[in-house]
Amino acid sequence: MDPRIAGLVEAAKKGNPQALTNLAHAQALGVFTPRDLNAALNNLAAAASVGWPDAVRELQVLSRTTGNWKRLRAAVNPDALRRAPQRRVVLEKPRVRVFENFATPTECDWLIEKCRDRLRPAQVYQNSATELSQHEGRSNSEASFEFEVSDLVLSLIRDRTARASGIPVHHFEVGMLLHYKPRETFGRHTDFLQAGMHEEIEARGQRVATFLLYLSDDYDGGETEFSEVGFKFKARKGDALMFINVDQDGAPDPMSMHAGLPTTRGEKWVLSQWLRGKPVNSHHTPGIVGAPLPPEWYRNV
Ligand SMILES: O=C(O)CCC(=O)C(=O)O
Ligand SMILES: [Fe+2]
Repeated sequence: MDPRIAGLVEAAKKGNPQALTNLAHAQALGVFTPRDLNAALNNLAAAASVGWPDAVRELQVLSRTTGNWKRLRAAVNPDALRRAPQRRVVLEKPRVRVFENFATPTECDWLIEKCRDRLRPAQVYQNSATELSQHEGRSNSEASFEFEVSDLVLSLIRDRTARASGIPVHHFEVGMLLHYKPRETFGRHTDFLQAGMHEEIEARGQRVATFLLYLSDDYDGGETEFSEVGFKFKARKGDALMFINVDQDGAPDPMSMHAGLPTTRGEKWVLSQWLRGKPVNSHHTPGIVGAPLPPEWYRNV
């Protein structure tokens, strides 16, 4: 066993509900332990059985119902939670796809609540994969879904995103919660990594696709705009948008240039997920190795 979770496992065995909940999150995400959703659900239910409020609420979101912990645990249907709605092709140049009702409003609210305390001014990669800096074109805030704020709900939404995109979860960067107050914006940009970052691209793959899950819709303006073609997308809460940052041969696609336009009223919240062409191991899953995406993915996505 990985020594970094040995203490957690000990405390969970003694029935400590906080430890059971944390262990459930580690098992759901595969952090320092192999992924095991069933074990995760049982540990979460064990924490809920002694009335641990966070575990009860998480189980309510997963089960999409109410009742006592036994009823909640029985109602969780991982297969259904992994299922993605039908993909709708809205544009071919650049390649943009929509998934309506990808997440429930309750899931959206849950994700915002989990991560909102961590918001800070948004940053971008400038010259290298590690050097972050603020960027004049960006005025919104962001927070990353590090392990401490990740849970079964996020884990299953990542599985659903994998189904929708055809990209395995271990190719996902850490998800970002984006927040726009009125007049805030994410200026025109591309998401693919620049040629100067070839070592990063070689090691962990290009950012081949971007998957945006819109967590709110009570705002005006704030569309996602594909500036090269003047296409604007305004989502309903729970809708997802996927766009492909590369062409059919995997080369950066300049047509994928886009922006989060300024909001004029209300608050815009988004879960932004960058998907790589190779495994990134963003959640430290032990022993994750994997193949790059096959050439068919680039042609058929
Ligand atoms: O918020 C938006 O509409 C755009 C977000 C975006 O461009 C990104 O997360 O890369
Ligand atoms: Fe972007």
